[in-house]
Amino acid sequence: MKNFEKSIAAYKEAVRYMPGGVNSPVRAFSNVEMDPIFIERGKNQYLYDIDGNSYVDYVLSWGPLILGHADDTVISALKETIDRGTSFGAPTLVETKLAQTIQSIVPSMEMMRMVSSGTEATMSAVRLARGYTGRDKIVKFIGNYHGHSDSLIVDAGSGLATLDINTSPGVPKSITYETLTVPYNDVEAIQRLFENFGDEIAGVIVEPIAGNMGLIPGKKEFLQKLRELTTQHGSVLIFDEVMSGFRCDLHGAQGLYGITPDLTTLGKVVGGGLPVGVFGGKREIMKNITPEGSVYHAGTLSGNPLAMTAGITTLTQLKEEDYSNISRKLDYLSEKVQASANRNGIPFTIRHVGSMWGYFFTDGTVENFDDVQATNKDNFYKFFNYAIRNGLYIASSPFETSFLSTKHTDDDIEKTIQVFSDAFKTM
Ligand SMILES: Cc1ncc(COP(=O)(O)O)c(C=O)c1O
Ligand SMILES: NCC(=O)CCC(=O)O
Repeated sequence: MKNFEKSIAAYKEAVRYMPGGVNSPVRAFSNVEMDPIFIERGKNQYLYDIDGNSYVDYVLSWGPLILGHADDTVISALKETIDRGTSFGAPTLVETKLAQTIQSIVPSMEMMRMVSSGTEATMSAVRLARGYTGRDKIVKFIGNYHGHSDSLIVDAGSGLATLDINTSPGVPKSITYETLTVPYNDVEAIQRLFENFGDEIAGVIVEPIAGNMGLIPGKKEFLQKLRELTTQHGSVLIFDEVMSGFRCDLHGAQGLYGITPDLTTLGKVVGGGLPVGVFGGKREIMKNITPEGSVYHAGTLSGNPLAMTAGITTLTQLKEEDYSNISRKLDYLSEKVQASANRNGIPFTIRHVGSMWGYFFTDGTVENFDDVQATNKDNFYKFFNYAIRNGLYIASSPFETSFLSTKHTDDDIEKTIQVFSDAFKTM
């Protein structure tokens, strides 16, 4: 059993200075009845804490580190870049290079803007959809999470779902009034919404593969319906691929499903572990951004050279990657873990898309937020406690997704299957 003494002391100190001792609530291990673990370093698929414990990491900084921690190529590119300075607030060649690299992988992004987080990317995409259409209403889906901007923390997943809140004090009602929410994967509900409000809807934002209420892939007919309705009503379709981008497939969910949105938002993997978000899409829409157009967007550190370098180096390596290797490992993991749950009589469902994976303690179907709410969360938290004490660093909430990196080995997978099996026996 692991000793967490130094992390416990570090957390006592941290809570004096930061609310909950953290800089993002999902790190606080709410609900899992232990203090968060303080990290000392990471290398490839492994994480090392300040007490000297090591973990096979399936959080990977909540998604970005598809090449694992401190990938040698990314680190050496960063070292070379940092000697020339860290930020200029003026154009650099690396910004165009990252844009070209992204476009070669996600061709629907005819033009784009770099920002510093996924939140900024989705916030700016929503403003652009409103500015472009001259309409105010935005549609989002219950349990999807698009960062913490005012318009989008309505019926949201991730930390809000973990903490059991559906929006936040401080967001004016007049703003959330313009955000319409409907159940995910519900073709009839979205059809009805468009019948009632169609011509007032500026845009629809969706996680095409939802990863913030556990992992729930969008159904193809649902995403096709969104494409059809937005086209019909002159609304902007925004695929929020902050999580799914370069993860479910090199070309994101839009590549996987063959459905092209008007705008796409990216984050996480696109920054290779440094702070990057991107929004982009049709030239006709993007040219409305300042200074070409009048929809305002800016950022002191947008397009930061270190962040661009990490992104370019990561994406360039991913272009050479065979994603089926990742899928094969998760196919095997899923098959073995599911079989073990069945043998132990534990209601359980495990799934993955590309390098995103997740599980629910239920044997029912899980297609939307209500379905997740009906799963057995006590078992989830019991499993988490067992896993972390036995060397797996894994998403700490049923409203999150776990990830795999290109560095995880067959041995890591075998160890992980064993931890699941042993944990099931204790339940
Ligand atoms: C789909 C999605 N959109 C947006 C965000 C917000 O990104 P960030 O945390 O970088 O602001 C996240 C994750 O946090 C996300 O998963
Ligand atoms: N799935 C949710 C996130 O990735 C968010 C991470 C954070 O807010 O720290």
